Amino acid sequence: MSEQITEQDINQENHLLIGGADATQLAQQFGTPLVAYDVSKIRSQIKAFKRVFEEKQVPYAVSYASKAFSAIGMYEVVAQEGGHTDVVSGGELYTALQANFPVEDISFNGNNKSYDELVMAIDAGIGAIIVDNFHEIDLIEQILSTRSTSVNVLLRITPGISAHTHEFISTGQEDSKFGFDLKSGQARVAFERVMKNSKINMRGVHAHIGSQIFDVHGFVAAAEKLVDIVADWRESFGYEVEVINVGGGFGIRYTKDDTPIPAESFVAAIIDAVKAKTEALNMKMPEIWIEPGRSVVGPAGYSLYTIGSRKDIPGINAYLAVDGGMGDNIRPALYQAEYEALLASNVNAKSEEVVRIAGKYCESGDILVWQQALPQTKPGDVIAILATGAYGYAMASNYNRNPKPAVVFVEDGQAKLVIARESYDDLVHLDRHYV
Ligand SMILES: Cc1ncc(COP(=O)(O)O)c(C=O)c1O
Ligand SMILES: N[C@@H](CCCC[NH3+])C(=O)O
Repeated sequence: MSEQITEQDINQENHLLIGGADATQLAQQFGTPLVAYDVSKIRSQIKAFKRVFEEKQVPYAVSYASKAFSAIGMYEVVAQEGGHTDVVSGGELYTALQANFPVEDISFNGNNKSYDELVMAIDAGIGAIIVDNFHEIDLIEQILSTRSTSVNVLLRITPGISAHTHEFISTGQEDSKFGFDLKSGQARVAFERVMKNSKINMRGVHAHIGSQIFDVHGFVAAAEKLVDIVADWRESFGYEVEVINVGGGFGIRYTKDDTPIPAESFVAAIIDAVKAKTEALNMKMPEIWIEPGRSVVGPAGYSLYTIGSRKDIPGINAYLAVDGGMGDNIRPALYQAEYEALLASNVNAKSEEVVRIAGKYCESGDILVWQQALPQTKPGDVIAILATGAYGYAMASNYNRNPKPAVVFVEDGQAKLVIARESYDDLVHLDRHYV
């Protein structure tokens, strides 16, 4: 049995429970592929982050990075828990606003925000824009010049720290497309420009060093670097920083080979580092903002699939094909990401064979799990892949014109649809006849 599963996750019939509901019944009721979230896990992770700040008596924002999973229902849960949220597109912002998410608790990241996206954010009264580059400053100034409003900003800095993670999801090293470069002095130039504009309220600095990081040192180094930068600006310009935002990136467990520390422990180390450094420099303790995405929704999400065909290549491999794949979870194909799967109807059964769990897409690389020990299965059985809640549905596509799955939130045994399954009609909805 997967170490991610405890006795509480299994019912008397030996079926997997998700949020207290029988996974096989969820599959029956809502169909597969299905993404099911145990909402209590989402809530308790946000609470755990908040608790660290409160125990250490540091002003904070736990700003859920909604790129990991954006949906109206998700923003509602985050708001209920007193979290803030970060968006990276007009679409995410629109969804958050549709959820009535408090706009002053929304921040906006991204390396190429369009004029229209910035107008939307500014006119909605966004909490903060995390400014990435000089072009963006031009656009913000242009927009504000025709308005009487002002806007809060943080400057995103590339701290020159390369976190130990997959190359495509590491963002803090010098050669990154994100943020103002430190070494060449870009960050300081950006700061001076922003300070000159009375409608731009320079609240602080931001860095995000990457994702799925297990080592706390990169975060501590980045946090200390941010304090050094603002200490320098205080020295030169008398600037007092209000916010230090250290981004997200706290690693989670996907398989037994992953042994992360609890996500909130990263935060404790970051707070201690900022406290020590600001005290040493005789600075006021700023607010600390974090932007966790994966750690909030990853472990809470399960992908349920129905097994269909099987291909045995004697002496080489057995492929079990399921009714989803890279269209609802591109991470294995994109990052060689690994997951664990289990048979939802017999969680504790003894493993009898090692199989590859293949998707249904027309790509040889569409393999969801490369090696999984499972009991004997048959067509119609339901497989659950664990910890798929982050960047799974969020990165879903309609490749091969497969409809996107449904998403349900489950809590206290009750399941509620938060994103309906796409229909074939939805798929052709935007098509126009040519002939
Ligand atoms: C700016 C920013 N903040 C937060 C996150 C969330 O990261 P994670 O999901 O790894 O916590 C990301 C994505 O890596 C990001 O780019
Ligand atoms: N999509 C990536 C993480 C991207 C992080 C975005 N800043 C993943 O699945 O791991």
